[in-house]
Amino acid sequence: MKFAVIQFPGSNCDLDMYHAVKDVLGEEAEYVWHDEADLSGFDGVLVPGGFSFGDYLRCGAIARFSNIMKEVVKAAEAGKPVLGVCNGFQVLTEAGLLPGALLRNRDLKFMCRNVTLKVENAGTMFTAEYAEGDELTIPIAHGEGNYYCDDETYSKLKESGRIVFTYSGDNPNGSVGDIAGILNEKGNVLGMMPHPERAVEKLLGSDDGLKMFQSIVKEWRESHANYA
Ligand SMILES: NC(=O)CC[C@H](N)C(=O)O
Repeated sequence: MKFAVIQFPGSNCDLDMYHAVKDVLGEEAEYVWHDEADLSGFDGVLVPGGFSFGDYLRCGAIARFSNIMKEVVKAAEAGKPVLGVCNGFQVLTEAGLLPGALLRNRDLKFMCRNVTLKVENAGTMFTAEYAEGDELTIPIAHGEGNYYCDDETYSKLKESGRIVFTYSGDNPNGSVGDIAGILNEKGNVLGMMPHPERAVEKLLGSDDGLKMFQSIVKEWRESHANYA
């Protein structure tokens, strides 16, 4: 499986993302600069974290106008897996691929530490290798991770199993319904604030994020199997 790792000026989790899929998972990966205009050769798209365009205006608000975003939208429409982590999640909400918005953290501070995530839905292409209710240790590193959506959107997300991860016990940023990660309607675009790519080796303190990448690859292999 071949992944595109999108790079904006100010991205800083792109190398971690690349390392996770290329070195740890052993899949193909390539960096794609935000100005490029073609993702047709890729099977999956990873929008990593960081401070794209210096977080000016709002996190992700400028990045979403980058050339490559038209291609990211196309990839999403084609059903390819698209994963946005942290700033990537912010970019995907700004681009309208996911509902809601990421506001300043409740305590107005940048937070950088491990949190406990609960797997709310293990029936997605991103979480099939987990079990429902699994608790994962995954780091956060953000100033604007306070997920907000209106009541109607929240009910829709909840009823349709699109709340994939919640913060267990301790909600670090004030997110509505303790939301840490959500899915689009079709089920192929996931945005989450915590960083699974920084939790793929025991050496890093946790490898609880690895199953997310393994889930994506397994699902892709199964749907592209050629028994001819
Ligand atoms: N690590 C990140 O992607 C940070 C995202 C964004 N710059 C914020 O502070 O919220």
